Amino acid sequence: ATAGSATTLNDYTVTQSIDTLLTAIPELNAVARLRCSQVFNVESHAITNKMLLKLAGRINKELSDPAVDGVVITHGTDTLEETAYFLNLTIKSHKPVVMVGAMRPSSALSADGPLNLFNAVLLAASKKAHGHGVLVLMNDQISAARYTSKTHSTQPDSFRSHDQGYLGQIHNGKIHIFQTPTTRHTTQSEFDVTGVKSLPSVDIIYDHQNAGLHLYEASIKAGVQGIVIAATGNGSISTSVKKGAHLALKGNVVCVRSTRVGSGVVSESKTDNKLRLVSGNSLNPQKARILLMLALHNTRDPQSIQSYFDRY
Ligand SMILES: NC(=O)C[C@H](N)C(=O)O
Repeated sequence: ATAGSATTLNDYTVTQSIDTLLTAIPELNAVARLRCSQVFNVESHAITNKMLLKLAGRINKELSDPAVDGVVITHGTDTLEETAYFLNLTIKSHKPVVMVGAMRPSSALSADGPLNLFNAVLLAASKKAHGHGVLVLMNDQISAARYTSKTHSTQPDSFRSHDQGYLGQIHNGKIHIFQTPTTRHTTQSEFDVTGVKSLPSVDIIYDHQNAGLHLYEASIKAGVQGIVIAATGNGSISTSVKKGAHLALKGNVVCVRSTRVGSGVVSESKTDNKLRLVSGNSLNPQKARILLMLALHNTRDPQSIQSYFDRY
């Protein structure tokens, strides 16, 4: 993306094709033989379920080619964690898939995109990146798709995994891996989207003081199959959550209790059974939505869905 001047860090537009990005970094040629294609060229808030399905299908196809060692996806940072987690659950290969973005426009002073992209290609070309699930490379840090989130609106170190930490680092072209994720992904995942054309509709409803029932009513009326509740604190079952969950239960809509606080595990609660609520583990609401869509594609049973949330 480019903005009006070198000191303008917002109000940018998506202007550059992937070819332009790559030719701006000739150093990449020493790292890998690159074959590139522009699957979409949009801001990341414009990514739809259909696009996710298309992207997963395309990556699975590329990785099944023995000539391909790994894939790099350039993506806007705003919803990068959602795409990364979706791919983490639906890619069927040990080969690296590395997602990368930039917090600053390419026209900015100290633009972070070029080094991020260089490092992402380095990582995708490396055997060290095999078998860790989908990776996110930002600001020299290697993160697991399951754990990392955008945590700052503007700064280059925005992507963090508060509780689980980074998987590794790249410095001066050297890759250091410290740990590997323990949740299921890629080749061990039970989710298969081959030939799938659409995903169940899932909304996120944010809880807050004085919250009403109308958003639940509207969602259920619109025909959603699942609702992720961005609840307060440790996924508290407030009056609005309780009423919303009752309404959802009557409409055969599965509700997941996640938290709006940004980190931490949501504990299972005694009330969950009565309301058939699923606790969202350590997934933030936007990632819980991704898992709930895939889970609902396989089953409508809250207990089975809870077991997915425990393992993925
Ligand atoms: N800097 C960015 O990557 C944000 C951009 N608006 C996006 O598409 O997500």
